Amino acid sequence: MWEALDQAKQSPPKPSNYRVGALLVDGDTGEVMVRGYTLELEGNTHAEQCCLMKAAQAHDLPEERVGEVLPPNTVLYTTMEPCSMRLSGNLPCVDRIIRTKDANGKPLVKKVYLGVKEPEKFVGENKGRAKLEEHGIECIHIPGLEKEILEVATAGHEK
Ligand SMILES: Nc1nc(=O)c(N)c(NC[C@H](O)[C@H](O)[C@H](O)COP(=O)(O)O)[nH]1
Ligand SMILES: [Zn+2]
Repeated sequence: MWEALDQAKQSPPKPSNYRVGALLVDGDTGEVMVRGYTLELEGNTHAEQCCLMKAAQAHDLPEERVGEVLPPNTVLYTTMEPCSMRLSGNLPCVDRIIRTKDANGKPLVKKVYLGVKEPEKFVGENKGRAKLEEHGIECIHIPGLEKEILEVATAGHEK
């Protein structure tokens, strides 16, 4: 989770979102395959979205087909739980994760390790984890970095 936090620190502070870092990791080897952070790619992009887009772009594929080129036991580390609703109206990361299938037609991402739940500042309670679990994607909270993660995430917010 430290490495995901390092990614979040690269995100430009903004009052209307959180600075989040994410990694796509090979669940069998532990190798970090893709790193990403909020607003890394142009447009109003989220960290998890950037990971999926970067991996897809590296293989000239659209984001939703990235499961064709990543190992079936792919896991996601994200400092903040994936969004299930976005004020901008963009496709939430929970939906992006669920729609990305592996070669066997199952969701590519098998586990989501998250550092903190999303605070209820922008969209009320984030119900994304239940939706991920419904699709067989296990969500696991990794405790211990909550303070640092939230400090980084809200750095662009008015004090
Ligand atoms: N997990 C996660 N990764 C991110 O990279 C990010 N920025 C958020 N932030 C969640 C927050 O709810 C939304 O940022 C606001 O709802 C505004 O929505 P936009 O980001 O403008 O689409 N959450
Ligand atoms: Zn998101």
